[in-house]
Amino acid sequence: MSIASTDSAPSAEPRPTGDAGPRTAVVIPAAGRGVRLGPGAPKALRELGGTPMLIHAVRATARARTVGLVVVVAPPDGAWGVRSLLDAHELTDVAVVPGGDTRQDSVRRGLAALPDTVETVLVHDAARPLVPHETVDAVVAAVREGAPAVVPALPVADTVKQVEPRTDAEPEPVTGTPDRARLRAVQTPQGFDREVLARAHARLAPEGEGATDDAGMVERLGVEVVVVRGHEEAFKVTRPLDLVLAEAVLARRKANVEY
Ligand SMILES: Nc1ccn([C@@H]2O[C@H](COP(=O)(O)OP(=O)(O)OP(=O)(O)O)[C@@H](O)[C@H]2O)c(=O)n1
Ligand SMILES: C[C@](O)(CO)[C@H](O)COP(=O)(O)O
Repeated sequence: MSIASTDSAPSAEPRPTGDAGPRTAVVIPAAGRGVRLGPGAPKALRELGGTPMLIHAVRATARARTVGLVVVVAPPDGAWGVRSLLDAHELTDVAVVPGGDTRQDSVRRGLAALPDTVETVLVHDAARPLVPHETVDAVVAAVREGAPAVVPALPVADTVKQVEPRTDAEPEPVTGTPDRARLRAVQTPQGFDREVLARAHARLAPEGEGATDDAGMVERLGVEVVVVRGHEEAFKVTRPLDLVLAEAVLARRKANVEY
């Protein structure tokens, strides 16, 4: 795959593609509006350090030595624009398909576009533009070692309360305090044996509505999901403050500043 430029050093090993076709593919759902980020272009096209978030996300995953194919799921009415954007950033090998109304629908459309050679599928949010390639490779390695479904995640820093949700401004009654030591905040890329993920999306198309991640759909099949350590820089840009943090992380990377 062609990668125009990098924010960190690419892995040294050669990319494992050949005449047989790619074994590992990344589906990047990028069709969301980004309502929580506020008015503006679709979130994946908003800029970070002068470059659209989607381009960061594609480069971050394509840079991982294990990845042979990237498929971007574009806003339904914006596939041509995304194609042009990728070409302009010399990412001509990246495939583009139009997305759907929900994240789940968008991922399903990306899966349908994969060639038969693909055995391992990663699903990575365009909204997590700064994931380090080491995290991507760690997820792929865990799948190739035999785990059917792998999620990167971090321990939860805050104490979490379960509540009786209220839609008005009234205080919400607390119904419990889960043991924090058993909680993990889940990130992407999530990695899967292709057959398992395809089965989850095929079987759970109607009743899977409401699933906020792909691993959650696989759990509903009764298939085991395991967690590997995620990375602080793989956070999701969801609200305006996340964009401020992402700009700061990018600036530190460019200046080679450690935390
Ligand atoms: N119909 C949708 C909805 C979401 N996504 C993608 O799923 C990822 C995670 O979603 P999120 O960050 O919640 O994005 P949005 O749905 O855009 O955010 P919001 O809920 O604030 O509108 C994003 O890369 C987003 O583009 C998608 O491909 N198709
Ligand atoms: C897939 C995900 O990024 C894992 O944390 C998350 O569940 C997406 O949820 P959101 O509702 O789109 O924020």
